Amino acid sequence: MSITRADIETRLALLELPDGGTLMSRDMVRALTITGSEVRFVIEAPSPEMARMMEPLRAAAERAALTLPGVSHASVALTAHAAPAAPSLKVGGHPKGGNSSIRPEGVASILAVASGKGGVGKSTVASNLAVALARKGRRVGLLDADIHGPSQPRMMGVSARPVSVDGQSMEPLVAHGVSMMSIGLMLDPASAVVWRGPMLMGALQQMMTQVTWGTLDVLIVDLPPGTGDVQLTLCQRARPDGAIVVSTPQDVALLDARKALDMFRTLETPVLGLIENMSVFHCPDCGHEAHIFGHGGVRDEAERLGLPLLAALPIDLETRLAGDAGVPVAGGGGVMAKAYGALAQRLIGEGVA
Ligand SMILES: Nc1ncnc2c1ncn2[C@@H]1O[C@H](COP(=O)(O)OP(=O)(O)OP(=O)(O)O)[C@@H](O)[C@H]1O
Repeated sequence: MSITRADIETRLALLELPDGGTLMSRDMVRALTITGSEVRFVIEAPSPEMARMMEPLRAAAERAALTLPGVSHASVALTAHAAPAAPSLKVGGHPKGGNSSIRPEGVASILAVASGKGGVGKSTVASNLAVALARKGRRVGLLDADIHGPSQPRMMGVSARPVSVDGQSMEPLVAHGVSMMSIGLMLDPASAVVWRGPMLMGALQQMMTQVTWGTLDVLIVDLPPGTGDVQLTLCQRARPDGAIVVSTPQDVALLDARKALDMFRTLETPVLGLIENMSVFHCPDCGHEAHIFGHGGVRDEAERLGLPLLAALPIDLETRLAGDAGVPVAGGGGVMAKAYGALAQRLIGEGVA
């Protein structure tokens, strides 16, 4: 039985907002698509504060779509309009306060997602882990600290410029149940960031201390690749509760991952484990397994160091497409969503998320 837009809208017209009206009467439903038995749409809240309160409504909208005959999968994302024009904070000043803490007060746990080398999937893991944790009911923040190559705005499907209502603090944007902030939202995406170390550290400090993160169970920090000033500042001044190192099984990536692990050891940040990304490619036509970036290298390294291998994630077209589309694969219903769900559950079980 084919599903129609009208069927879905009828169900959504029954869902009431905390401050009156329904999702339909308040005109909040965007980008409704029906592909076979799969339904996807976005709820656009009028402000980040409203979006934070609307997570139960988002879940209810997903359930409402699923009750329609013929719907096998429903994915509903929550985004927010930024509040209307107020001056944005200037970013990129020098850090202040010597070595004082930059850990936001209401944040219970900070997890750093790191890699030695660029392009191994660190940002993909960070966004999907954040979404998977939010799906499990955790209050999650995602800070894109990859200042030279911020990719979270694209991966989380957010492009609004964050604003400051009081000229002192910035509101995070909310997408897929996650509060997020990225330097990429504050700078011209086409211009290169040509900053020396102190400005990078200043930008990190601002994103930690001048964003109204509120009360969070976990703040995931997507670090730049390598072992530079941003990593040093985060570890020394925010004292992360744990670091996760992402690598491909390829020798060059592993070599750099070892440097990242060594850095965390030196800075006394506990390493929770390693993630092998792009570990295998399953050919969709013939089922053949190809180890494009080598085989088992991260597993062996984890064993050698006595660290857990937290996940081995395959090369997966849906992961790449979903990342490019701004709708992380962890929000869906496929095998990768299950894999990220299991990773999230494990971290919750360990009391770090
Ligand atoms: N398991 C995967 N399967 C397929 N594509 C993937 C996978 N993981 C990541 N990718 C894709 O690889 C590219 C690089 O990923 P990503 O940006 O997450 O890497 P990164 O380590 O954060 O890189 P950088 O540090 O340079 O920002 C992206 O296009 C992403 O969609």
